[in-house]
Amino acid sequence: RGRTEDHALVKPEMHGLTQILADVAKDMRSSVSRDISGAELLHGLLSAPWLQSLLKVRVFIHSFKEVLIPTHEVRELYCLLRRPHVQALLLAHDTVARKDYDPVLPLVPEGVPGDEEAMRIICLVKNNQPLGATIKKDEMTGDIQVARVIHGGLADRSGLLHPGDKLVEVNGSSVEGLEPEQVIQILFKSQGTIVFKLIPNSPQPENSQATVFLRAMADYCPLRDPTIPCPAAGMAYSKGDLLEIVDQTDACWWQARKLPSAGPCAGLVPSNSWLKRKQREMWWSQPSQVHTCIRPCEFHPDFLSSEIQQLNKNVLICFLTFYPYLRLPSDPCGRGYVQPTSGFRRSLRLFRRRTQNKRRLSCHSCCPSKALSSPYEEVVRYQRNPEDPPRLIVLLGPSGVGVNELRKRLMKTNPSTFQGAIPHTSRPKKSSEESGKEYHFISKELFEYMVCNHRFLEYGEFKGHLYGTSVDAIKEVLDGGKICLIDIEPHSIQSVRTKTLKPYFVFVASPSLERLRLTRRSARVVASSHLTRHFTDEDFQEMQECGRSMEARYRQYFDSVLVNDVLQDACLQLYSIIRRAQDEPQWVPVSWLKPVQPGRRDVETTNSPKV
Ligand SMILES: Nc1ncnc2c1ncn2[C@@H]1O[C@H](COP(=O)(O)OP(=O)(O)OP(=O)(O)O)[C@@H](O)[C@H]1O
Repeated sequence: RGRTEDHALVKPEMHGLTQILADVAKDMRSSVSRDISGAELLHGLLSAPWLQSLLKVRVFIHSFKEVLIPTHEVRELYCLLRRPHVQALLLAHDTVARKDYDPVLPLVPEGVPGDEEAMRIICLVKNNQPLGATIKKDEMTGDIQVARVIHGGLADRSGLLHPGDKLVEVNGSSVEGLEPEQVIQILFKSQGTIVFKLIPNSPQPENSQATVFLRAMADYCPLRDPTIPCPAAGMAYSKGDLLEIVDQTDACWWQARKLPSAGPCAGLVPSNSWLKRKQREMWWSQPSQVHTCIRPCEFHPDFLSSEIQQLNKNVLICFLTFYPYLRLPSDPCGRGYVQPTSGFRRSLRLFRRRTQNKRRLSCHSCCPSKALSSPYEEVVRYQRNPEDPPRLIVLLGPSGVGVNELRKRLMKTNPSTFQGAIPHTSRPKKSSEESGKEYHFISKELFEYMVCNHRFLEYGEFKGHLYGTSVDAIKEVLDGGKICLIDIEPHSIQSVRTKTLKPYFVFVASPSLERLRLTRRSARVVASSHLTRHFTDEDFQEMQECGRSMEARYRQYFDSVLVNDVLQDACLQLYSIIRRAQDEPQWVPVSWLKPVQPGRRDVETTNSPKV
């Protein structure tokens, strides 16, 4: 359509011009025949096809100019875009897009010697945010240097300060001969804009190490650590916290962020090797005494903190709380026997409790060297493959909190999803019992043989008979595609934490004393083999005390904490926790996903017995 219209529009004028050109060319022909000088050249020119085409283009352009009269909207838009603030906005946009932030600096004055050290002048506006850099004094030269730039902090994000940069002046005053603390004081007193003059360090190597995720296996408080170079830059963490290690350039002090990350700024945490060294020193000097000689370190102004070089090798680290098994305080959790409920295996807690002290001395998880070995545990996100066996669900909690009740309820309401592991026992089978139903009935000799071959996660003795939960009984449930629900005593955590079972630990915590009184009004505890009674306030207090003690000691292993307040709600919450554990990515020890090294086998995966 457009083409037809175009033709219609341009035809009359084009015709006119073409005609004129044709007439001129015709006149020229007569001049050519009269042999007038140059006429032939001019004739050739006027008859050239390209001239014809040029003429057509010109006619087209002319006709369009007349047709496209700008509308009101077009004119308005044009005016808007020409306004100075819109122009400035577009300019700012282009500058940001090009990342063209460098200021336009005046030329270096003539006569400056070429070998003069390059200086950098940094102008910062003081506000409430910490700068995220520390300074120290070079022991050899006495220079004040930038010691550390905290990952994600203001200094790091600005890209203006780097470790090793030498500080020359602050607000026009030389820092030569000053101590770091004096420089901090100058900065502390300064208001508004602060100008630093620096001699930049040679370019730093990029931190090429990949980010590592660790689970803290101990508590750490920088303000109670006399060895930290800068307490103000330190980051406190508790057992079980997830840490993203963003910088490992320093062998002793890493930079880490706590997950889920609250902000971009990292903090200083002791490296694995540094902690281990300090642990060893502490262990060998005073194995079970928690040091109280901790001197809280000075808190420096956040703006720029001084690194205190006080790495006194004789100072013992005082911030790790160890619980060497050989010196444990008496366990507050010992309580009465609970009768088995028909159809379900009762918890093995009583047998565990009675034999706890005896086993503690021989248990492999009680070895001090093992307790010392891992201040951090490397973890990765793990998503269970739908074809893989389900993860083992392990419930823990103080006696009487309702671990067994929750376990039983889940199995009763979802028998096709959940199942317990059938325990082994050396006690004689009753006439009403069937082996492999309530228990696997085996001889004492076989039981002991299985113990020697690490076939039990937990075992104990009750009234002269042995009872235990075997790895194979759990694997049987998992391999059958059901979720195995077990409850254990916390000291067995280490033997359950294997790559084959990939356990998920749920700590069942008690609610407040008031809620316990309210919710357990009609609940009964077993006082002896034949007697049940109501809970007393003493029971509740004991339960809470035991729960606190368990949390303090084993929190680092808990994947979830469930408060058992209203039973029905707790059941639903436990169900959704378990579903998430099976279906959503979770943090697990990196060793669970590594292939087994040749020559090493997971204890529970080997079937060859020890002879
Ligand atoms: N949320 C709750 N509300 C009311 N009663 C509860 C609740 N949870 C558990 N109970 C009751 O408390 C009593 C103790 O529970 P349970 O036997 O499950 O404790 P437990 O943690 O397994 O302790 P133990 O290992 O000593 O047997 C039971 O009578 C149970 O029905």
